[in-house]
Amino acid sequence: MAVVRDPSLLCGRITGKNPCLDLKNRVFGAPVFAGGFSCSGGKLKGKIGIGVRAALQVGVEESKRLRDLKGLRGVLGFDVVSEGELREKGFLGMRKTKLVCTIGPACCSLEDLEKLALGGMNVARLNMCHNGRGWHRDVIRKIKSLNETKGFCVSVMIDTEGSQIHVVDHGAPSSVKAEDGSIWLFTAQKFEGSRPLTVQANYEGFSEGIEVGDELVIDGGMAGFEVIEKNGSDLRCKCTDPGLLLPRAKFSFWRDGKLVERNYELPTLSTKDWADIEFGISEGVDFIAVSFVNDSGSVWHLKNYLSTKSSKSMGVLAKIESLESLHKLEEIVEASDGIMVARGDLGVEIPLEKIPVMQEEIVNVCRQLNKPVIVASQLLESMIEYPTPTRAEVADVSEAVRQYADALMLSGESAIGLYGQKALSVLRMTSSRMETWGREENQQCLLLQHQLGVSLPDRIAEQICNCAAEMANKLGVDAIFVYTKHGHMASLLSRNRPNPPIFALTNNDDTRMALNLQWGVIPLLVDLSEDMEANISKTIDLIKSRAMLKQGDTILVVSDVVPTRSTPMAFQSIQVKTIA
Ligand SMILES: Nc1ncnc2c1ncn2[C@@H]1O[C@H](COP(=O)(O)OP(=O)(O)O)[C@@H](O)[C@H]1O
Ligand SMILES: C=C(OP(=O)(O)O)C(=O)O
Ligand SMILES: [K+]
Ligand SMILES: [Mg+2]
Repeated sequence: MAVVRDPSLLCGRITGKNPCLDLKNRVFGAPVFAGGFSCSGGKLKGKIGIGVRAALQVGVEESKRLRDLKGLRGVLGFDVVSEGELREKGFLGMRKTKLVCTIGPACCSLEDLEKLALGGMNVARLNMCHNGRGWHRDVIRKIKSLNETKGFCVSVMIDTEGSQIHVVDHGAPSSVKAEDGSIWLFTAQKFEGSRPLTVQANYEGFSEGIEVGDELVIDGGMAGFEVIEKNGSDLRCKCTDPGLLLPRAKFSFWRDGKLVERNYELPTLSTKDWADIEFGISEGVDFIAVSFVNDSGSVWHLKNYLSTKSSKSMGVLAKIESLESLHKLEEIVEASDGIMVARGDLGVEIPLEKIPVMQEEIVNVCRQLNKPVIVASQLLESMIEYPTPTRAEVADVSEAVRQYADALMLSGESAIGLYGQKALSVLRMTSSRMETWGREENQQCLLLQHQLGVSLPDRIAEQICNCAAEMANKLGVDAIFVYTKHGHMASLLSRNRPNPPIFALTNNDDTRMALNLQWGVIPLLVDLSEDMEANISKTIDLIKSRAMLKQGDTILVVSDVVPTRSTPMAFQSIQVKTIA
């Protein structure tokens, strides 16, 4: 959203038959003028508008890069998948929940990536824990080339490895069984080859603060041990809960039913993570997901770093996967551009039965603070091996959609699974079904919306979007169009989870790629002139010319005009247009 520098100059304008005269005083305490009904060129049957004008300083217009992109992507940067979905299912049938796929050896060929893109992948995630940078570079370039040549709009996310204590060797190439009563040595000492009943940890401080009698839990419950002896940093443990040790298994220690919280001096961003971030900058990725964020400091640090190092704006996503991050949830959400509910590692640090409630809380906090949220890990885990999900998995996916998460993520299902494309189609179909149910039951009415904005301009933008979403639902419009430079207005609309799809028209490619993670938003890249009315007519004409808008369709248009020399006023408006 545009930054209003002088809110005292705010005034309102109402055009057409607008019932909202009580905007006066209540919204911004400034005079409201009723203007005339206007109808442009006979193309639009009816138009109702509410406008808020604010005096602003002239902003800098960007556009050369856009012109270059325009040549490549056509006049209207409408991605082929959304376009196909609109043609097939109509506006209301367009999917709202976004889909993230982890790319791994099972889906890294150009053909596989294209199939995932066609299947609705909005964001490709690269987990920097695995494989080398050369491999990741190759995948990123393939995705970018598919976007350019085939008209997809898939954003790229890298996910840092982070500093986590895990197994580096457990005596076998894959999984190894821990039998009831067996005695194991857990050590940080490096040794060559594998030793039976010995587990090597990656960090010498792994047993700091641990006492005899503590419980050692593997991967949140894969196996459990009791510490029976401590010798230096080595722990001798007896298996009390037989199970499996997997490669890179994670440890947690418990005492009296509570996690033993320890303050390791491990940085959230390690030297390797910084090198991976440099790599991400040089490859122009759209998002960086930071593993094991514990407070907002590391997020601010990275954001500041990126703002000085990269001209491209990249979203910083914080992964909520530690007990500590739950204690500082709000400050982390406020600092970040989005959140991932990383249920895999979260389940190592909190009892599994607490995860559903925590997930719901994180999703709610994110919507309140207007940050996109991804629900991740084990959504369709059984599909790594089987061609159909369990009923419980479908119920879990449905629950995340019912909670109005912005996005769902596949991990091993796509990275190493046998049925990655099918898993993606299960996510797609399950989310569409749940979204339809939500609309039929008017579920979005139950969403509480706390006031977010503090400054007057922010409150105006928020109210415009809240009202626009309510109008769109009550009037049953076919689509919402929002003109947005940095995506703020689009996200404020998305926050209300309205029934119609939100077409976010932007002339900024970074904004377009960032909006890929937001619920219900279909980002379009367009050339925007300074004349907003001309922009609106042009966009409508373009969409009409591709037979995607037809006579009688009604759209609600929200615009947020950045001031320029010729139009030195910011202008935020809601208009309802019926296509003639
Ligand atoms: N780039 C990759 N190369 C090889 N294997 C990968 C890659 N990305 C993911 N995987 C595999 O997919 C599994 C699930 O992915 P993910 O959840 O991202 O990782 P992890 O299980 O390590 O947290 C990983 O355990 C790993 O086996
Ligand atoms: C998504 C997660 O992180 P990663 O796969 O990188 O461990 C998780 O822990 O759930
Ligand atoms: K990771
Ligand atoms: Mg994790």
